[in-house]
Amino acid sequence: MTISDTHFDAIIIGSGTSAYYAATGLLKANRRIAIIDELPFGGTCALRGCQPKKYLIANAEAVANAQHLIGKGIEAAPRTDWKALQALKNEFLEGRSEEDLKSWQEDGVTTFRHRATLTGPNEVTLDDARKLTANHLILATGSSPRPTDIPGSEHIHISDDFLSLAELPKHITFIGGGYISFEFAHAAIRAGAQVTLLHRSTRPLNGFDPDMVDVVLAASREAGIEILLEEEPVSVEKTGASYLVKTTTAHTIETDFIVSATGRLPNLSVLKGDTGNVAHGPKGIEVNDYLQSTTNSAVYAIGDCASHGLMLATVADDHGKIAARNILEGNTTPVDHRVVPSAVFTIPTLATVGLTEDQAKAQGLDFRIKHGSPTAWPSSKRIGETHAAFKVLIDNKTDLILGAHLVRHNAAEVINLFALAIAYKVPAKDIANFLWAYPTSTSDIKSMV
Ligand SMILES: Cc1cc2nc3c(=O)[nH]c(=O)nc-3n(C[C@H](O)[C@H](O)[C@H](O)COP(=O)(O)OP(=O)(O)OC[C@H]3O[C@@H](n4cnc5c(N)ncnc54)[C@H](O)[C@@H]3O)c2cc1C
Ligand SMILES: NC(=O)c1ccc[n+]([C@@H]2O[C@H](COP(=O)([O-])OP(=O)(O)OC[C@H]3O[C@@H](n4cnc5c(N)ncnc54)[C@H](O)[C@@H]3O)[C@@H](O)[C@H]2O)c1
Repeated sequence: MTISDTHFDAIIIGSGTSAYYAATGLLKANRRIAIIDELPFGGTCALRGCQPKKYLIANAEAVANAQHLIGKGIEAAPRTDWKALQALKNEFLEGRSEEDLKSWQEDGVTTFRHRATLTGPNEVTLDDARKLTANHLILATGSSPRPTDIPGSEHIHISDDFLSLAELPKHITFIGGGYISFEFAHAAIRAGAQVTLLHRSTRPLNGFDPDMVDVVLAASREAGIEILLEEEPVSVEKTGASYLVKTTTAHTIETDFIVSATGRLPNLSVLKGDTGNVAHGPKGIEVNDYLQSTTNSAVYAIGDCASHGLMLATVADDHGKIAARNILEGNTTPVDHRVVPSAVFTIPTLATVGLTEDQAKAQGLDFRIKHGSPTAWPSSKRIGETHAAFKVLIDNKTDLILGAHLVRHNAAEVINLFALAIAYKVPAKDIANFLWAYPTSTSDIKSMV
């Protein structure tokens, strides 16, 4: 290798969704870049997160939609063929990473399939000892599941393992009451497994509106998911082909597969040895509002590994775009994540954007709440939806939407309209008077404001 082979305008470590947007921005400005990943190219969202998960959720929704109409025009619900479902999902994944890699290479990116470590302010060392340098280093190293440290934790799996299960276990236990446990629990129960979910406090799905969470809990329990609150596992023991999970209240759960989803921690293996002068803490790489390291101006950190924003694919994408722009233009664009819609793909879906009721109260805002259950609306009745709710916060002075919280079919789609209304300041009266195509889930929002 010559010096010109080992020096770049920018090196991106990680090839996930944040890296994709950063690289795309830099390539448009003809920058010479390298992307390094120790795993197959593509990252979590495409290969081990959002996309493969949605295959399982789509199947669960098809089954649940039919189940909800049994006796109301449907005679028998379909059953999941887990193997065929996995085959469909794997068909999507097959060759995806190789295609990504090829496409980067065709765009002139130099790619390395290696673990990288920062060994100087502008220097990266690969695990085969090659050294690379760049004017800018973009750390896009994502996150990893929080490890479980209890006796028998070697029997506990992570989300990747659930997504690639060749056979569906008879009974599955999920540890943690967040996004992953709830989504997977809904997918598993509809596919025919028995499911227990353990959550350590009284209220799971932290950060979501408590009234909406109550509806999700009722719907989850009605679907057959056993939800144990104020329960944590203290040990796991193998017994024949199954496992015994003992909990804090001396409960014993006999189960066939255990998944821990107790949050994800920033993946900081790239900073091993701490020789790159990059400050970091438990929330990730410390960055300013421009996503630049607070201690090394050559370094930007984006996506799940940065201590700025939620661990969501959309946030990671935006980080990638912003970092590229700030590298090209010199810190012109701060992160602005006041409006980030998000959804938990349970059945029904839980979705949220903007302020919660508690946050609006804490800010002393003068607002009204439109709150209700749409289960008697035709749009719910015709699909047999018995668990649904909405809560919309509207500023009394400006008539603008402050926050919207939904549990309903299509809530993940509808929340995006509320997000657009918040971001572009569309008053509630304009939403109510708009000619939404009818009858649709979105035309229902007239009745929610
Ligand atoms: C099961 C699951 C479901 C999800 N569903 C959703 C969803 O529906 N919607 C949503 O918005 N978000 C979802 N998320 C979150 C979303 O996937 C992440 O926020 C997003 O993928 C983060 O992207 P990233 O670019 O920061 O990191 P990643 O995509 O994780 O990429 C990081 C890459 O860096 C590489 N790397 C790390 N360290 C090194 C090193 N030292 N050397 C070389 N390479 C290294 C890794 O191998 C990895 O490929 C989900 C996550 C999970 C786990
Ligand atoms: N639909 C989506 O957008 C989506 C889907 C899946 C994952 N994600 C992203 O991935 C992240 C990780 O998902 P997750 O479900 O693992 O995390 P989470 O943060 O959503 O939930 C973690 C849960 O584990 C509990 N917990 C934390 N530490 C614990 C401990 N030591 N013992 C027992 N319980 C503990 C928490 O109280 C919480 O209920 C999410 O925060 C989210 O950012 C997003």
